[in-house]
Amino acid sequence: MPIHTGSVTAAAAGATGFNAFKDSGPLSLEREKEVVEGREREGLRCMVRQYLGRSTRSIYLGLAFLSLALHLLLALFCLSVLQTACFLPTSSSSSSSTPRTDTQRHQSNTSSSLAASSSHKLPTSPQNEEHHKLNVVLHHKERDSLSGTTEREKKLIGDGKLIQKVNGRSKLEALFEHPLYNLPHPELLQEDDWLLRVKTHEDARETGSEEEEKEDSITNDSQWQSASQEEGYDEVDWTSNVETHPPWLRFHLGISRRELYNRKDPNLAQLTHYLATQHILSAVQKTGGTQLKLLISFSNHGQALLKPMKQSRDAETDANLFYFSDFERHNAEISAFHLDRLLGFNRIPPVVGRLIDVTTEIREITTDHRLSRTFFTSPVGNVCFYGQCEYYCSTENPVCGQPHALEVSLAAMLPDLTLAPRRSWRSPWRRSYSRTKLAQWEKDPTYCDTVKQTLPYNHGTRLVDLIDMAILDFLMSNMDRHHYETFEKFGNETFLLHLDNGRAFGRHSRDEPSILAPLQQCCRIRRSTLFRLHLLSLPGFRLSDVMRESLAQDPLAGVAPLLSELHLSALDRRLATVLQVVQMCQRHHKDVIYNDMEGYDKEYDQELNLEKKVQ
Ligand SMILES: Nc1ncnc2c1ncn2[C@@H]1O[C@H](COP(=O)(O)OP(=O)(O)OP(=O)(O)O)[C@@H](O)[C@H]1O
Ligand SMILES: [Mn+2]
Repeated sequence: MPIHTGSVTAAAAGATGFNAFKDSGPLSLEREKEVVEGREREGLRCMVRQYLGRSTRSIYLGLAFLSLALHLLLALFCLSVLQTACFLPTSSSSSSSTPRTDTQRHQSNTSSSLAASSSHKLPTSPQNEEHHKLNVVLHHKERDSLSGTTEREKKLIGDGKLIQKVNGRSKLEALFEHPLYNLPHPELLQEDDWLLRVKTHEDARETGSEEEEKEDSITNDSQWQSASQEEGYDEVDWTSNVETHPPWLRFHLGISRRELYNRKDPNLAQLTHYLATQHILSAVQKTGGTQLKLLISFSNHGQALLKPMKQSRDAETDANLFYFSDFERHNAEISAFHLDRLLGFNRIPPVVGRLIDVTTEIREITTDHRLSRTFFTSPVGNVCFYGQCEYYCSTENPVCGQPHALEVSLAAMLPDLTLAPRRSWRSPWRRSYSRTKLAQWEKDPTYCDTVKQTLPYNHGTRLVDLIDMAILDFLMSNMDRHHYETFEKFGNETFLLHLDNGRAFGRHSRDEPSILAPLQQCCRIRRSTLFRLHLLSLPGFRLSDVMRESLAQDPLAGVAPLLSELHLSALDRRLATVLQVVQMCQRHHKDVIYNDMEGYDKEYDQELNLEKKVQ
């Protein structure tokens, strides 16, 4: 700042001085007029001196104002940065260092609900390169200074709107403190309840080299290997001690049969911070799927799936477009993660927004020639690229920086398929993906009866899991759920991964009732899901309010709200529709509620005051 003030001062003084002397102009040389002219000159000099005196004073005054303004700006800027509930919880979770017998992996009570996705927010600013650079620098500097963010600062969100607090708690805090979000669960004691584990020394001695090879592949991410050499990557010195693990590894080690992450795990905040700030080492196109996406690698071997911003946040999908022609939205990926978490599902990998520099963080570092070939500068000077993919990868559909800054979503990558294979399941309610054909479920009102008798939907929680997913998709209007995945290791007794949410939140003015078909046709719902939906419909926890608050924690919320108010209120409207459908079901069917709350204590009833509503 002093440098700027200094240079501004010099420039201002120079410009004023130049004008003053120019005003004094050359005088005539005629002798007779010399005296007069001499007097005039004298007068002029006096005027110049006076003028200079005055102008010097005004320069000083101006400078004082300028410096005052700059300080004010700086203060405002700092305040806007400090608004985020941004802190890095201490890395010491109560996790056991031998996660195999780990029943306390996630039992940290140090993190508040806000910690779960808190990250650094960018100040409200045009997306230009200077701001971006500034932000990147800030990301690193804030790290320590913001670790003790105060309550007051936590209240401030987005565009300076205050989050309402009741009894000192925000709605989001109150929601996550509610018993429904802290239900007792049976402990996960079995080894096969956890996706991965760290091998202890004893294991290493007992087992043969085959398993060692497998372990080694943690660092040798073969499926996503880029053409680049391993240059720039940190040496791996992780041990069985969790303290030595980078956040992405802790995320992988925390995946259980029940959920993808534990909302209370302090590592979640570290992971989102990591994704939002870590230096990008490589960027290559990720194959598979239909739209352009990049695989990002970080120096400590972490990876993320990048989806770029392709359209403005408020653009409503053209009503004449089929859902399968819709572009993906980076903000939909981010918002879906938040919504899933608010519903208590925890089935979407953490996603965070980030403002990246297309030139230095993609173009200049990529070793993917198919990608680098597609870079160009647009007529208005923005750096654009389009990559190679099945659809929309053409000059007519470019991804463009402004001129270099680009908003993207970064999703934490799941463990490599060689370590943790996944099964992809075709959704029974999959759409036909044809302009003319209807899917079976659209023609047959008794379709669910068949599904209910078919494996794996005839057993365990699979059907109600699918209905949970339909509710999530209806709320965010995602028609693109053709498949879902599960981790092979957990067999059929596990949660469903809700991957690929890029086509959600396309239209706020319309709801798509057909997305709710699984609920409508099967008339079955988890008790815990229904209770939470009721809770989210109450004014004290209103879904749109907690969603607004949750999204405000994302770094990109500083640029603009991730979802417009219209999208937020659509969530409330759709939530009411879901509850109406359940009510209809209860009127006409028995056995609507799947009781997944065996350990549910009746003493919650009064507090929730929901039992009457849902019975
Ligand atoms: N966070 C993640 N970690 C690991 N793999 C992922 C992750 N997200 C998605 N994938 C995998 O990458 C594949 C493609 O991703 P995604 O579905 O988001 O792309 P897409 O182009 O939108 O696909 P589609 O066109 O089929 O809708 C997914 O099917 C999934 O298997
Ligand atoms: Mn997709």
